[in-house]
Amino acid sequence: MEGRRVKKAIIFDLDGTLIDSAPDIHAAVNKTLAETGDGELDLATIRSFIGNGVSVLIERVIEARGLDQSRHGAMLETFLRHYEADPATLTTLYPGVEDALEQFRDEGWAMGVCTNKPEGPSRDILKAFGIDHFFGSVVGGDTLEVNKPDPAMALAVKDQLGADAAVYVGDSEIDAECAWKAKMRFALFTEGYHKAEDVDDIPQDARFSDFDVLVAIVARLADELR
Ligand SMILES: O=C(O)COP(=O)(O)O
Ligand SMILES: [Mg+2]
Repeated sequence: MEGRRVKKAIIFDLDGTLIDSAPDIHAAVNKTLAETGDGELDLATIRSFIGNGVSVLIERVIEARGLDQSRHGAMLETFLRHYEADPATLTTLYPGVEDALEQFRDEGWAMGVCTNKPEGPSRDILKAFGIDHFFGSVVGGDTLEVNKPDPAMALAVKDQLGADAAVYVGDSEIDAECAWKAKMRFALFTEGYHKAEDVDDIPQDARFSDFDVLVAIVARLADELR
């Protein structure tokens, strides 16, 4: 008797994986700092603060500007007001993302997004780039009680997609840990916002710097899925 076909999914991180969003996050941070005359931070600094969600981002901004953490709540609110008003103007899709998503869809993959960015702006950005229709699930930093690297986020995406197994594609140490804890194969996109000097230091099953090769990588990792 033929066994039931295993439904497989691909789970994508968002910031630094599908989109280069640091320029809009940077702009919203500097608009926030400007409102209270607290200076500004450069793009590379802000890029290095991305990955653990907006609350940690603002903590790091406050620390970098030598401000008081008691201002965190107000600054987070101001940041979100600016970011939600303008989340996609300076943001770009990484080259080859749309073609890869089309190919995965044509191959019948279920796809979802697992991001520490809040769900609202995440969905707005996917829509702004016309790629929202590819994803059967979007879990953001404020969707559950927990954030990545807690595996609950990736497992929620997998469940919402009705998948039995998944390959996780992300850009950072946080994604690597989340995928490992969720028992998913992990493909590392090396052009995003990781912290390690050497990408060999990030646990991974495969890595890529160009979305053109992701299709072949996912096919190989999927063969290992049960
Ligand atoms: O918003 C963040 O800090 C990170 O977002 P990501 O999980 O999509 O990389
Ligand atoms: Mg990321």
